[in-house]
Amino acid sequence: MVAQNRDAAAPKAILESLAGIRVLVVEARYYEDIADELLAGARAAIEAVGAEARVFTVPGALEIPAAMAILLKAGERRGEPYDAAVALGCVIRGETGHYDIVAGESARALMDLSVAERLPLGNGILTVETMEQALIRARVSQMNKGGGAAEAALSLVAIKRAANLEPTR
Ligand SMILES: Nc1c(NC[C@H](O)[C@H](O)[C@H](O)CO)[nH]c(=O)[nH]c1=O
Ligand SMILES: CC(=O)[C@@H](O)COP(=O)(O)O
Repeated sequence: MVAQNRDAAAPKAILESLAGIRVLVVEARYYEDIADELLAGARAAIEAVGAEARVFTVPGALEIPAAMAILLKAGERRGEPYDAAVALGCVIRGETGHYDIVAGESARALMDLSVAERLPLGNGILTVETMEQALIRARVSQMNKGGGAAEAALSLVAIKRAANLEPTR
């Protein structure tokens, strides 16, 4: 397996400056065991910098973008806007073309939401061929993709702050 550059995340000092930020986590629990690992990894990464995770669950990956948009707006209206968001899920190819819809449309919608709203977003939706591939990528003790998605979102918060687009708290 090709080595992956995990150093792309923001330096530890910057991540540690993110204490107290609010992170919206929307998880699809289509595969419970996978979801457990992804969420554990994401929670650990968020709490490691002293940030707060607020977790919401939807049936499948296709529901994540709409749920995220709804919850982001609700947070704004409550006067408790989210600083970042993380999507967690697992899409495993079956017998039909539905995989392409679920995998492609959820990713596309999340990218559109992130860019349009300048939303620091990490996409931890696995798109794989087999359960074995999913387990290796989900497990915190192995590839920890949930943690990676959360770290990506946190790194974007740091960039947004450095760009002075977000008042430092
Ligand atoms: N096959 C997978 C799905 N399919 C369900 C869709 O995400 C959606 O809930 C349904 O089409 C109703 O709108 N979802 C996953 O998260 N993972 C899959 O492998
Ligand atoms: C990703 C999916 O929607 C897929 O798991 C559904 O399986 P199938 O294509 O066999 O209906």
